[in-house]
Amino acid sequence: MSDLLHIEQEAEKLHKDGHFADALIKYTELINLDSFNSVKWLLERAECYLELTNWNKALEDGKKAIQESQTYKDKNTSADEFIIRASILCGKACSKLGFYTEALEYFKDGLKLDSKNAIIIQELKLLQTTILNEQKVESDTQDCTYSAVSLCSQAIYPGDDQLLNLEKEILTIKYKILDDEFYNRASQAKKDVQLEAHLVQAAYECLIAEQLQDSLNLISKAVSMDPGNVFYRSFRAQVYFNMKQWHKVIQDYWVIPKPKRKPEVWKQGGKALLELWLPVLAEFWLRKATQLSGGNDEEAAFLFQKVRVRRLYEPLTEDQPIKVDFTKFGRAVFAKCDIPKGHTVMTDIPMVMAQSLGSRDIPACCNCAVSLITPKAYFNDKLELMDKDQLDLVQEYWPNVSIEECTHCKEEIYCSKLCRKEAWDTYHRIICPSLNPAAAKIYSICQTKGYGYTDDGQWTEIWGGHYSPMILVKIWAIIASQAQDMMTKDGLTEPTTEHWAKAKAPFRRFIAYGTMPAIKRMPHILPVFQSVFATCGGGLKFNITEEEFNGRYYQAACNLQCFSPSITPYHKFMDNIKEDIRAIGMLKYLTERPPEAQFAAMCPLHACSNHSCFNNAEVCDLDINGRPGIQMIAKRDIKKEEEICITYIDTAMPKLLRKAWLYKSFNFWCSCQRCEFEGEQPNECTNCHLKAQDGKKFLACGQCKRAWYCGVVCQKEAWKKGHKIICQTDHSQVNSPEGYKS
Ligand SMILES: C[S@@+](CC[C@H](N)C(=O)[O-])C[C@H]1O[C@@H](n2cnc3c(N)ncnc32)[C@H](O)[C@@H]1O
Repeated sequence: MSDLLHIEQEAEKLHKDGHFADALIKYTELINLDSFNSVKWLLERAECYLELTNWNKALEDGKKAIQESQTYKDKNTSADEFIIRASILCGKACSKLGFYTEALEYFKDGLKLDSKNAIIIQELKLLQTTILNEQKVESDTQDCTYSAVSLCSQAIYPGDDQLLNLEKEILTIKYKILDDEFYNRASQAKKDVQLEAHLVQAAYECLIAEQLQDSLNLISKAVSMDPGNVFYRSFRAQVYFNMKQWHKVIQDYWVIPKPKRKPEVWKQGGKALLELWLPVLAEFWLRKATQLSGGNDEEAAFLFQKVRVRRLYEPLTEDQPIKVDFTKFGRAVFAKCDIPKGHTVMTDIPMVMAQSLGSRDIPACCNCAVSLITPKAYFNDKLELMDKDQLDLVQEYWPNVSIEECTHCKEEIYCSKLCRKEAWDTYHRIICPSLNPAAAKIYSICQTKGYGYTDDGQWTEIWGGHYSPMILVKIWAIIASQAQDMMTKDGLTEPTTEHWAKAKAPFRRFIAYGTMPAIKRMPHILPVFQSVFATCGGGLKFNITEEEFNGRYYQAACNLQCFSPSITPYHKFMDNIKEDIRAIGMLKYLTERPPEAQFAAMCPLHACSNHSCFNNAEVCDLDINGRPGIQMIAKRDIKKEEEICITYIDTAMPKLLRKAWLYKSFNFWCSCQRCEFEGEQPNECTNCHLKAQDGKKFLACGQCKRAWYCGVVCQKEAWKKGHKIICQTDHSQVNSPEGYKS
């Protein structure tokens, strides 16, 4: 008997007898000795790891088995079978690790190859039950009311001190508001306490009766008799406020010395400054109101965020039919005018993007995502089969694809010299391995789809995120290069705290939420990031702390959107040849669309769009002036002032699962119209919540089968109240590459 056969029999026996630890040693021997069957042994070893509750190792083996099966798919007739088995193993391991989204994706991958696989269907049910149970415990214990305000910072934006002075100048020059009037006038005035009391009383009565001008005249008399009286000033400011004379409001508040200004004064002043659109001053006053109220004045805190959001997003939405506003769910997008179905709601340009690890072999510009598919890459061996006419067509009509490599490191390719320069200026000079040798490791980890050697020489999965680690590296490189530019401009050798703050500021736009610190999921990646930024281009140091890593990881996870270049050289070729008669002979070579390069991007406007399971807009790829980007299209007619929502999940799922996924991945309970008018279980009336007796089920809505009613009365009532609107089947499915869900 050969050695191999002997080990195989031993392994199988140990496995069968439940000696998993010993069996896995034998399987490891087989993996090393029998490379021809390595996938099979990897799968067996993964089974043992699962039995030993070593979920991470099981996942690692399962992933390797998938990778190897895919690589040799053409040569191996059992490849699909192996992939299905590996998907089940990975799904189970992820589920145990609490990575539910990933588990779902593995099971879905398995179902793509065998849609009736009983084990997968069983596992999916189990997964569903786990999530729902967990969610139930959490919904019982967790307060689901979401306070967007408490999540948002009131930190001063870098550079605001200068803007504040500018706005103060506007107050002085344009509105003639002066600081010193209070004391000067206070000292000169004559007092008559009785008359003043009478005036104030009369002014108050007029104010109540909404006789504002009379109220103003009376209180102004009191002010002239005692200009230093804080109460009179505040009273008159209120009258001006009701008269919408905003700068006069500020004039009266302005002369009250700061220590005497009550929280209410700061808040009303903030509102008036908001009306005058002096946003930095408005923020300053509203921040004071919030602070002095000990954080209890929710209105002031809310208004603060409204000002901030408006000042940050107005410049981005000037030419678009949308605006960004602050709501109880944080920033949200609203229609500025009616937007008909099918029309563009917004276009958005990525602030940072990176190609997905899975599509890394498909050539695309690292800077702008333009597809760089050449005839050779698309037609491959078929080029040799073509006759002269066909080759001429390719020569004539396939757009010229010029691929520019980084001249130093060859790790990045670009569509033009311009992109190469832009990439160099904005991020690549910080991470080009020619200047920063440590960065070579990041490129190599991307090349090997997240795998690499740990410091103690183990080949393992270093990066386990859904998106490319290059997203984080690019964010840090963009920040570092900005800080470096500012430092150089100021003639310094190190960036100041202010430089760093300014460089980080644009990324403050993105919310970050995560349940488990990223470092726990992938402990080996942080040292790699740290070494890349310990001495980046030009000797700059950027300390990537654990906190910085965890925060940025979820910032990307919560905000990324997948996209692909919508117009590729292939599309242009197809368009170019359509009027050439010779194209008919070409058709047999044009049977497949080229594989698409997939990118994930953080886009500032898209990141403000909230979720709804009854979304009125959908995200699509778009070419913006020759550069790939994204757009949102109205899914139905949208009315002026209506909130524009996209979907973060596959809304074809039933309500309970949608709820669970949204809670798990984004930390909110969805309360959209669809969730309100769809039921959860057949044993509960969706309208009146009556429970069916003795395990019976109520009748489902005949059309959507997603609501159950105890009788016709409830059905009719629910239909009228809102079920009618959401009773449809074309709900959005988010198809994301590599299991990534935005
Ligand atoms: C990409 S952000 C969307 C914009 C977000 N409101 C903000 O201020 O940044 C995603 C986050 O918005 C919040 N969110 C989105 N849709 C929501 C909804 N329907 N209900 C409650 N919160 C929602 C959740 O906190 C989620 O993690």
